[in-house]
Amino acid sequence: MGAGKTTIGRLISQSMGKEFYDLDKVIEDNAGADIPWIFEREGEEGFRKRETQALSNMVQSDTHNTVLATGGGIVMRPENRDILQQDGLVVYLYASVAQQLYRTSKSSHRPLLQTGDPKATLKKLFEVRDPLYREVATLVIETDARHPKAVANKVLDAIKRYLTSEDNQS
Ligand SMILES: Nc1ncnc2c1ncn2[C@@H]1O[C@H](COP(=O)(O)OP(=O)(O)O)[C@@H](O)[C@H]1O
Ligand SMILES: O=C(O)C1=C[C@@H](OP(=O)(O)O)[C@@H](O)[C@H](O)C1
Ligand SMILES: [Mg+2]
Repeated sequence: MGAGKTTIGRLISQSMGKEFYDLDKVIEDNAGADIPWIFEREGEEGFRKRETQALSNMVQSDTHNTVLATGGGIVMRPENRDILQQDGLVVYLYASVAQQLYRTSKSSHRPLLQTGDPKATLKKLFEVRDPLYREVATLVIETDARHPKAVANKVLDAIKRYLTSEDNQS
C-alpha cells in the first residue's frame, strides 16, 4: 500500500497506449460499493473472494493491451499468484515501510490501516508479502526518493530492456 501501483500504472498505460484498470476500482464497480464498505460488511475474507473473482475475470479477456494495477494484498492467495505469473509481465514497485507510511498517511480509504498502529501493520505485511512479490515479479523497481514520473520512466525502460533481451534469446 502506497508503493504507487495505481499512480504509476496509470502513467505507464498512457505512455504505452494501453488500457488501464485498477483492480480495486473494478471490485468497487462490481460490488456497487467502496472498499471500506466491503471490509465492514464482509470482512477481509469477503474482499479477497471478490478480488480473486475480479482478477480471474480480467484475464479471461485479452490482457495484451492492458495495464492492471492490483491491490497490495493480491499476492496472499496462491491462485492469484499463479494467474499473475501465467498471464502477465509483473512489476513489483518496491517502497520502504517509511515511504509506504508517508504516502498512505493522507488518505483513509485503506481499511487495513485504519486500526491500531499503521506503521507496525505495514511492517508486518511487508515481511510476509515482500518474498511473495519477488516470487511473482518479472521486474523489481525501487520507488523511494523518486517522483512518480521518474518511476514510470524507470518501469518503461526496464520493460523495454526486458522485452528486447527476450527477443534476442528467441
Ligand atoms: N514515487 C512516488 N513518490 C511520491 N509519492 C508517490 C509516489 N508514488 C505514489 N505516490 C503518492 O502516494 C499515494 C499512494 O499512491 P497509490 O498510487 O495510491 O499507491 P498504491 O496503489 O500502491 O497503494 C498517492 O498520493 C500518490 O500520489
Ligand atoms: O494491501 C492490501 O491488502 C490492500 C491494498 C489496497 O490497495 P492498494 O495497495 O492499491 O492501496 C486495497 O486492495 C485494500 O485496501 C487491501
Ligand atoms: Mg492502489
